[in-house]
Amino acid sequence: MGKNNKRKRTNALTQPSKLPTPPSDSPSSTNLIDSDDLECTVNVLETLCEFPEELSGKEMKDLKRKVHELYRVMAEGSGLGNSLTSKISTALSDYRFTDALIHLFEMYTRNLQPKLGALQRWVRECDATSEADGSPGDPEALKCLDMILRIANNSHSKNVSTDKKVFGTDGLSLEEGNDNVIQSKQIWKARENNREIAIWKMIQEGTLFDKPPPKTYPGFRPVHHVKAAERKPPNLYDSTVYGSSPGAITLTPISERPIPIKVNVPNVPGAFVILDVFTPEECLQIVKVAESIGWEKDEASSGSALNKSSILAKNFIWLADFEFLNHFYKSIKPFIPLNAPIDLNGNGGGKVRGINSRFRIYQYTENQLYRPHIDGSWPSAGLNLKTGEYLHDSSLENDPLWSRYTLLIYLNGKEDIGPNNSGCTTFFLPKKNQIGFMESFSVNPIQGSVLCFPHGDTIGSLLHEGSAVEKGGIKYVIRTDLLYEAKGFGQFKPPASVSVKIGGKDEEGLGG
Ligand SMILES: O=C(O)CCC(=O)C(=O)O
Ligand SMILES: [Fe+2]
Repeated sequence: MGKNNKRKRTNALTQPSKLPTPPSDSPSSTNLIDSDDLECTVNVLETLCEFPEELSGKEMKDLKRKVHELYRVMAEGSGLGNSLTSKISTALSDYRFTDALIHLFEMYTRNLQPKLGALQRWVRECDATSEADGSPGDPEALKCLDMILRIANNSHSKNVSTDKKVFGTDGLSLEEGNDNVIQSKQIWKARENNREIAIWKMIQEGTLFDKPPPKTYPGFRPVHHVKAAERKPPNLYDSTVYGSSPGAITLTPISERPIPIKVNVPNVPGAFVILDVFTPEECLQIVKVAESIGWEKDEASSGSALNKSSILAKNFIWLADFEFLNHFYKSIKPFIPLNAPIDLNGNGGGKVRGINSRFRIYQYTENQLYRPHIDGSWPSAGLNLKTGEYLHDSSLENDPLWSRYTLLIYLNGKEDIGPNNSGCTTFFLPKKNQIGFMESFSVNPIQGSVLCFPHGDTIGSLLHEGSAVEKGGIKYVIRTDLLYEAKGFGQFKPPASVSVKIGGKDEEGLGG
């Protein structure tokens, strides 16, 4: 992907002296373009205007680049499409990473702050996922990611040297140092020798359920269903939310559970792990629920992310009951930030109020991953107490709640998931004092532990991926969020730009 700067120009007609003219019945007015070719081109362009989703494939990238050049020639002097944000967006979605990097650098040096939605979209467009064998993603895309991160954190990464390896005398160079955009990799585990239940072994041996597996699961019922085409953005698969009743998951008695402890993730500001929030027995029950009711696939039916390289995990959406949430909140409360971080406009600070009851349980098998992204904020999902209707945002109008931290609950551990980087949650941070280079920090899943880190429209939101699960492994993880009071500061309605094109992973939220 994205080797545009190395592409050889083989076509002799790269410098036409005249621009193409619209088709006409008379022979072409130039000697360069045959009227049949022109008609055919116009037909293709018309079809693409009518069905823009056809543009999403990688096979379209040459066409998109050329159309962009044509647009630039035509727009010259007209002032069209010249906002820096839109230039970056189009360059990234056309895989023109060199162009994107130049515009990103301009944004960085001018200290301009894009909206969270733009940042999230750009990160997605880079799609710089590492390969299943652990090798890093496309180096040009990674350099763009590095610059996006520096823009996001502009306030504390200004004093950098303009390393000659990256910035040649005549501007940005992507030619040197390409292989090592990610310069170092830390793979970290909060604790060794954990007591864990190997769920994968039970599945393979057929001992997960007393046969046959239950068709429904006691204490769980569907509370909301959305047809594939009605999802936002439209998906290839339907989505169902299952609600639980108190007691649906049997909690281990207090006297038998270890006391949770907090460990900061080294080198990743704001990220920490809380160990022993759930016992292996509780994790096993949750996996059994999802395995017996069944997973849903997740793939956007259109949009630029459609044909990108990630293979997404399957998911099960669970609206957790208050008993389970109470236990969860009580266990983590001593360790979590009691106030929201400050957002990019200097607002923030609302009090922590609880955990989003909408849990997304993911099952990743071989090669499946969640490509690098920045998590977005979510509202507080729930049920209307009178009607039982599912509410995407159940908070009161005069007491809005929005999430500011991600919570990832690991339901199984490395014995199931595989060694090294397999199935880790990996953070990417710009390397201090060296533009164009990043460092990666991988967190190893530990069964029953919770990884917490800042997200959304705040300084300190972290770029991360769910790294690929290696051959023969399986990973189960829950994603939910910490909710904070949002009244009187920041935006607490989703900006339109963020509620679209989430790359198949989300719906109706702020992305990620
Ligand atoms: O699976 C993981 O480790 C990461 C998942 C994630 O980033 C998310 O759900 O937002
Ligand atoms: Fe995430």
